[in-house]
Amino acid sequence: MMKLFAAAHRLLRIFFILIRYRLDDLIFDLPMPFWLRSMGYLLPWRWLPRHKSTHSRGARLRLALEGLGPIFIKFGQILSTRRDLLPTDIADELALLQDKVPPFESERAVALVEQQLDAKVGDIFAWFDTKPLASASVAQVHAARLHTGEEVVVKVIRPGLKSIIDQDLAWLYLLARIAEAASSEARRLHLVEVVDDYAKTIHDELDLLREAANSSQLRRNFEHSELLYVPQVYWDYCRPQVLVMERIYGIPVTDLSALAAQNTDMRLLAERGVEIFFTQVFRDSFFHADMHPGNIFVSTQTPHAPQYIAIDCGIVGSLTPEDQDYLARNLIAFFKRDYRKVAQLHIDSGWIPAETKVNEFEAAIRTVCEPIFEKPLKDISFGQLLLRLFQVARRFNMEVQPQLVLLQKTLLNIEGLGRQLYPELDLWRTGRPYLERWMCERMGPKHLVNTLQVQLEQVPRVAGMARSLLEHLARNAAEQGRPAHRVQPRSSALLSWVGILLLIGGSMQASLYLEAAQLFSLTAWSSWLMLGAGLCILVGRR
Ligand SMILES: Nc1ncnc2c1ncn2[C@@H]1O[C@H](COP(=O)(O)OP(=O)(O)OP(=O)(O)O)[C@@H](O)[C@H]1O
Repeated sequence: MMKLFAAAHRLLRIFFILIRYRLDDLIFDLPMPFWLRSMGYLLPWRWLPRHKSTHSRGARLRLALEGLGPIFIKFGQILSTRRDLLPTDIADELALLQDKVPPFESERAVALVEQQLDAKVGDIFAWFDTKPLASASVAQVHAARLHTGEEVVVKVIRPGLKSIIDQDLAWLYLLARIAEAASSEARRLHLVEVVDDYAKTIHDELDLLREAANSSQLRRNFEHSELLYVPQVYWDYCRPQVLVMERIYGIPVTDLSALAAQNTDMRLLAERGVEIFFTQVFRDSFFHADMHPGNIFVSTQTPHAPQYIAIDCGIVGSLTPEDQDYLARNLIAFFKRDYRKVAQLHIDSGWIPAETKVNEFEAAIRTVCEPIFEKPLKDISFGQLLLRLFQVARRFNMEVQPQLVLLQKTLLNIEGLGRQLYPELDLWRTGRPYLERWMCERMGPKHLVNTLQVQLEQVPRVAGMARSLLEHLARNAAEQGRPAHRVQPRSSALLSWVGILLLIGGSMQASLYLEAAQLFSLTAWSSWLMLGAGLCILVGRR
């Protein structure tokens, strides 16, 4: 009964806020069937004289989401990063959403810590600051000190958040479904899919063990690195709703005057940001995907300063080797303005349906990308380029690739941040060596051996299949009274399978190499590689 009452109360609130900010006008402005639009005139308040709102449609949407509370605010923040779906004026306005949430009482934080760790706060910590260090929509952070002397922070999930999220998500789904049923524009925006994405993200953020594990992994990936420091997680004190980690002291990356006061080399700092991104994406295939400025600090006191410090690893992205491969090839094809290749890669990778007309897709990509390439290379935004590509690909029914959306969003963040620190930052020149190195590794002898090893591991399976096929053919031949000697001997079949596998491996290496070689200047080292790839094909063919 209470639940029903709460749900009805929430529905009324949503309804009033929608009306207050004239979102009904916005909804009925969407393309929709005539009969549905006529229903709008059945709503009594739409007959009343209403003065025109002074706010733009984006501002009204932002104000409404702010009025609906933290879960809707966070949804708006996530929506603002989906520039592949939203009109720019709305995305810009949603990016201004701030989740300034009042802190919850420290007694509740202490009670939750004690319940989760099954011990008194005084027994766990030598000191626990009851005044929160920071408070956001999902969690609150308190400073503390362990009995062993380490300074830590304790992140605690807002009590009772799960049920609020579930209820708000249910309303969000309902609103998205209604919008999709009513309007083709809403269907084009894939609203239900966006809510799905959000539901996953917000549920992930509720599990602090997940965040702790991501932090540990990122810390390990950058151990002894002069580029990035990730605070240590104290696993003994981590639970699903409590995370204890090393306290860091750094300058917020947006505090340009504090960075300047420390004589920070801004160019180096900006370039290191790009280097971290490429290293995470191509070397580790594990990237921090919530790189908003509030989560990035700079240490100017270490011997290798400036060094980045990253916190809040709740959202991370990861690419499969195939995605890495297609991404690298796409970037290379892009910078060669080989739009045909970009289109073909999208189809080969399965990102867009196989029946897509390559010519049409190619023409659409050319139309949006040519103006971008009018600019000097240093002014081109990688993030914008990917974004434009996704927008086009969407029109050609590209399936949402959450890992690529995360990547594109992170790239935009990194670029924005880098250019804020050092406006002359040339992303392509800075990022190219990492892409080049990765390509070389992919084509290097070690990778070739690995590829062949993987392919050779398949030989017994393939040989087994070949054997069953031969036996089947022999049986058939015997049944039909034909002589069995027409069937190939077993060993020769096996050899031809190995040959085919080698050929495929060799050609794959060579084609990837040739793409890279056309883009990057040919060095002596890479010429040897090319020769190797050629030999590989020859060996394969024999
Ligand atoms: N290890 C740390 N050392 C020092 N301060 C920290 C640390 N971790 C978090 N903080 C402080 O707490 C704030 C909030 O932390 P965090 O970003 O992890 O929380 P959140 O609830 O996920 O916030 P949001 O979702 O808005 O990013 C940070 O901006 C920072 O000021």
